[in-house]
Amino acid sequence: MALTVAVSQSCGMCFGGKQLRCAIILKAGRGCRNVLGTNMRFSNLLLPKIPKICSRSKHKYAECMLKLVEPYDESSIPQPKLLKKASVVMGYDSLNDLFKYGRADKDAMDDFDISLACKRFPCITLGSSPPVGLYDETKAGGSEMKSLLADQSCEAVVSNSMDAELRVDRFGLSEAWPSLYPALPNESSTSSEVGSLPSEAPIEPLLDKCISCVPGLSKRLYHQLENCGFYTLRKLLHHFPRTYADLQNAQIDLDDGQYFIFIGEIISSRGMKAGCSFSFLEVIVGCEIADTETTSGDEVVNIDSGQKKKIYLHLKKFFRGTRFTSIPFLKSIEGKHKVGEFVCVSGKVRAMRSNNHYEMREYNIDVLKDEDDLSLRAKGRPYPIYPSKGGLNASLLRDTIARALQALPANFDPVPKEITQEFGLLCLFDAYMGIHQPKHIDEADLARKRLIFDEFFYLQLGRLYQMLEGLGTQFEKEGLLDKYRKPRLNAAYMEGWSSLTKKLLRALPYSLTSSQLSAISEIIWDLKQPVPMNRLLQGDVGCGKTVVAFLACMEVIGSGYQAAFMVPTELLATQHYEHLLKLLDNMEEDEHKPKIALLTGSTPDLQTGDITLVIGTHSLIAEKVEFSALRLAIVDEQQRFGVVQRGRFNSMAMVNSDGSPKDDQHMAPHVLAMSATPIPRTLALALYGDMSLTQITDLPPGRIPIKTYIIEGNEKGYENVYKMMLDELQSGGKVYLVYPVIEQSEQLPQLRAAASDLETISQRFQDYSCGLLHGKMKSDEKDEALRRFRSGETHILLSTQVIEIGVDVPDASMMIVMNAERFGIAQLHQLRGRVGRGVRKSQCILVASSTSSLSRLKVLEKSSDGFYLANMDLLLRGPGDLLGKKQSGHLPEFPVARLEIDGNILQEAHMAALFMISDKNLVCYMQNVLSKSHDLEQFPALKAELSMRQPLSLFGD
Ligand SMILES: Nc1ncnc2c1ncn2[C@@H]1O[C@H](COP(=O)(O)OP(=O)(O)OP(=O)(O)O)[C@@H](O)[C@H]1O
Repeated sequence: MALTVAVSQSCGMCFGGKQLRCAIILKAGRGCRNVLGTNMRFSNLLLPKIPKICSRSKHKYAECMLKLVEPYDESSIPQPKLLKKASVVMGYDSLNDLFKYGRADKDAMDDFDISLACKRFPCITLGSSPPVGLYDETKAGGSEMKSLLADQSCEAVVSNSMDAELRVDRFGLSEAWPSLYPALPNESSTSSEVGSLPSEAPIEPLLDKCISCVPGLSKRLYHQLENCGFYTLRKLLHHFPRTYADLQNAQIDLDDGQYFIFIGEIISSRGMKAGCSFSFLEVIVGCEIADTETTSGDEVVNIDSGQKKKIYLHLKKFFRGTRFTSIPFLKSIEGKHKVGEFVCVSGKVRAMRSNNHYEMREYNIDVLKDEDDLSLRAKGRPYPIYPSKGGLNASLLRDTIARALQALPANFDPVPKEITQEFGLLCLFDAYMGIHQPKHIDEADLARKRLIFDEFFYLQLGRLYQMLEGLGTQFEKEGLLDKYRKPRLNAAYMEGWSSLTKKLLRALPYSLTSSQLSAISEIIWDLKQPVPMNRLLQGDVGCGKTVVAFLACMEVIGSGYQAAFMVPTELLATQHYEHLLKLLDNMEEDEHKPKIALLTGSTPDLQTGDITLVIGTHSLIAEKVEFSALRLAIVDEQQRFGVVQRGRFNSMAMVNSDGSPKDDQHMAPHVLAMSATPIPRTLALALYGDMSLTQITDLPPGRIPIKTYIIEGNEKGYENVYKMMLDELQSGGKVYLVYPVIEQSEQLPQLRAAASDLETISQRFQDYSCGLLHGKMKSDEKDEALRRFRSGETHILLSTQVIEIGVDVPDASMMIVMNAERFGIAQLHQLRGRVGRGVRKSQCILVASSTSSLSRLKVLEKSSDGFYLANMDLLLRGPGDLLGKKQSGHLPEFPVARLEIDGNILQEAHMAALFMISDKNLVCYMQNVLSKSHDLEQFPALKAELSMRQPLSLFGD
């Protein structure tokens, strides 16, 4: 919203200006005489006058203000609200600032320094454009103040200005991301009549208009709303009903405090003064309802045939403030309701003292026009119940929102019609009407769907947009969009693979499963594109993602580039390193084998290009690590790294160490993120909407399902567990014992601890050797512990959850998790995935400390499908919780949507977002319009809406 700051170029003092000046001088003088004497009444009286005066006259408001404070020293400047506001309008932080710098500024410049205002309001641009006028001189009459200033108060000007400042570039993104940010509207686009909106959606997001455009808003209410954070139409319209009262048709008993709906006739309407600053409106509506006293309780009451009785509803609205007690005001409010009109009234009833009289203070009243209307309305219309906010009660909010709805033009919708039609969505106007004033509960439901769609749609669109913005050239952008245009590749396509990739494939001791094969095909196809890949490889525990990633590395190495493999723990880095070394050993021909390195304490020299693959932890993205030709970065366990860390790879290799850009050969590396946690697709989309998704959906053949037992950890339970453990060891198996903590603590004595249990377990299983593995051990100790377990030197490994991710000991066949209730479902599934990775039949025993926690764990007994379990976890715990505290920071907040249940809408929104940026054959129209327009130029309203909605969540952390 462009702000038009009040700086007129002419300096005529007219009646209004003089009046104002005198008043301020008087006020300021008083302030000098009596520092404490801030005459609020006077100030309050004066405050609203300013804009009116300003609108009538063309005086140099700002300059005058400066002159006014000149006679006072800094210490003696009175601080009434008015002067403070005035100084803010002038671009100073406070009155003291105005006083201090204002004079200096004035000395330097003859006129009021508009640049100060510009500093304050960055949306004002100076240059060759004509000076920005606070008063719109182009308007009819030439003296009417433009847009916001025409609002009722000076405070509105200030708050709007601040608001505009905040909104225009809240996040300083317009520079970083110019094409997403629409050019600021020019003066003509901002002018709108107060209290009404243009019928066509302007470029400026309509929803971000100041609430001053809501018709009939009193000044007091305006301030109240602002204080509660309702600065814009959007804020107001997005204050959604908490629920809808199931409006019972009032043909039954009227119980106090219940919500009812009635049809009746207005009998009287009176505005009454009840004190010097207190008045109220009372509308009495007479209705006929079934007389339950004359009908038996079990009978279905039919009002048309049965006994009726007349009841009287007293609808009351209260007004506080002297101006609400004036006769004209009272006449005007009572005139709004005409005696004899048929109305539909809904709201909460309370019995009054006299029989058959009920009071309603929270109500909706609609005039019924004809018979049809009458019968329609009588059918239980849902009654929205709003949450109150910051002292504003629900009925006041309902009322204000209803008025805000009037300010919306009926054709208003930034999302193109083709999209809404394609996905069967209401238009935005109908959605707001439907959510706030549904005629039927289905309408509210449809409205909810549309609003959820928008939440997801803008998120997805923003993320895709960000991805496009990250690409430098048009060529790269086209390349990326091409990916969406081209049909999926045939999984069997292999001719194009490098010979190194094929050699590793042959060296594998097994053949790839079909989904591993299609995953690697998809990835390799991406790797050959001139655009950096940004792909998420997702698959259940042990499905064989690592080998897919190794093959992808071979592909870039085979083409003469380097690859980096980033994993969350050193333990895993070592494991991958050793695993790959072994596979390379198996590879035919010795020459041209890639040289791989493990990035531990010391950094290997990657500049020479000698080392072609480096495996390490997040130290890989440390500043000092320099690659000569990094082409692919694998980020294993994507969730463990933040978006920023992943993004580090995106920005790598674009520039040399001296900051100069590298040549075209050195585009940003492809990024392949892997997630072993089978995040439900919904979550994956919400989190990684900017990434292409590849899923491995099958497990390597020959895997025997892991048998899971849930056992209560009492004495008998443990005896059983130890017995099962002994059986397993005797039959040649290896056992993981997983503990929630390393050492026993006094605070949580009920928790079994790995280190503390080592002795007990060693005692109990004397014929078998035990090992210990936990996060506090040194790196080489951890590697050694795991090596001994893998080689079979130890049979029992007591460990904490360090083994949760990626640890691969194929012949480990039993896992026992102590205090299993301390772990989440998804986490337990991950842990369980450490067994059953080979051909041996495996078991997992979850020992729960209490009976109450048994039922939650039962779900693991029933299913071993990671995606199902992740969905269950999502439902049980909610998305933020599922991802852990740190990760949930990446999750955007959705006011209406619930990721757990609205996944299908998210998928649609994702599709729709793709349509918007790349031409899809689904919608011909889109093909024509959008193929050339992935910067959404054709959709200014959509683009503007996107810029207002999404900046924060786009950047994840
Ligand atoms: N196609 C296959 N056939 C048989 N075994 C396979 C196949 N692919 C992978 N494996 C083996 O399955 C085990 C698990 O594979 P890998 O470690 O790659 O899985 P992952 O998906 O990365 O597991 P995690 O999610 O636990 O990190 C490994 O021992 C690997 O050698």
